[in-house]
Amino acid sequence: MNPNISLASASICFYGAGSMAEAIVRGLIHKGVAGADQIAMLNRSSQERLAYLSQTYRVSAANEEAAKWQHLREASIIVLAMKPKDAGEALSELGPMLREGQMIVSLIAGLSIETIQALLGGKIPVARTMPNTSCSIGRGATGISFSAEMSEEQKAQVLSMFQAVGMVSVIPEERMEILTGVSGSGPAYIYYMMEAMIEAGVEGGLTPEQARELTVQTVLGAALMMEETGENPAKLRADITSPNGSTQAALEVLEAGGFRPNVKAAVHRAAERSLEMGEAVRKSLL
Ligand SMILES: NC(=O)C1=CN([C@@H]2O[C@H](COP(=O)(O)OP(=O)(O)OC[C@H]3O[C@@H](n4cnc5c(N)ncnc54)[C@H](OP(=O)(O)O)[C@@H]3O)[C@@H](O)[C@H]2O)C=CC1
Ligand SMILES: O=C(O)[C@@H]1CCC=N1
Repeated sequence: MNPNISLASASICFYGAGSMAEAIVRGLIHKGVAGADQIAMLNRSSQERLAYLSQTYRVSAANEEAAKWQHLREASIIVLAMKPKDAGEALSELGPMLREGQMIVSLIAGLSIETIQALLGGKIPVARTMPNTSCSIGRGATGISFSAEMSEEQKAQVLSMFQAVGMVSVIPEERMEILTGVSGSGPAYIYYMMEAMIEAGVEGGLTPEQARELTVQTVLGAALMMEETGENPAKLRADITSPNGSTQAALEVLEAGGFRPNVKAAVHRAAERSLEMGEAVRKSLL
């Protein structure tokens, strides 16, 4: 299916207008997959934020009650883009307003399809997704699980939406937490490492601009090497590591500091935290 066709008739309402909603909207508009006239964005309180979004992307943006409910009722796709802690209240309010034919796309970390449907008060079609902020430049990585109620056309629309802003992996819902640890939170680990590389470069006498530019190109080049060669990262690492050379010396420092087990523990902890956040919302239902 041509992704550009299947979203043409959709109206998309982002319920929550923070950084992740903006990343997806920027990507959709930049790629021409959805027009600004198809998109509405809602938040809870920040008028300044809405003014910025409507000026920057020409989308409809609102938080007053009447406009908010009108956007939510008219949308064929409602994207849940608030923090997990705000989901309970927002979804309980939304449930009674839903009409036949609408679908829910959740970006919310940890919140299961079952909990979303329980909060909405019915077996509404739900796509649970976990994107990342690189969607804003069309280089996102998104995991998606569909509820049994989703029609083939609805699934195709959700796939179009996220394929427009990067790569997509459809996975069983029980893998969503570990995917969150790898690719949802993942960009933050890479940025953290880049911060450290830039700092070290500057400490060694590079200008901040030089350190930044060299670090960016190094990370970009390494990612593209993996993508384009299809090689195992261990092989690519070995190619750089001359016996008793500078890379070996550096890797020994990383190993002594527990780099690999620490990165693995970080991914697993993100997955565990995601489950905890979902559980906290589920418990609020009881
Ligand atoms: N940031 C990321 O990298 C990723 C985030 N996610 C998920 O995306 C979701 C949003 O995260 P993020 O964009 O970072 O969060 P932000 O804090 O940037 O944005 C949250 C938005 O939700 C709005 N909001 C909260 N409660 C309500 C409500 N009752 N009605 C309407 N709007 C409401 C806020 O409005 P106001 O500011 O006015 O209160 C704000 O616009 C989270 O659930 C997160 O788990 C998923 C993948 C990656
Ligand atoms: O930190 C969070 O909870 C969200 C989910 C993945 C990225 N950000």
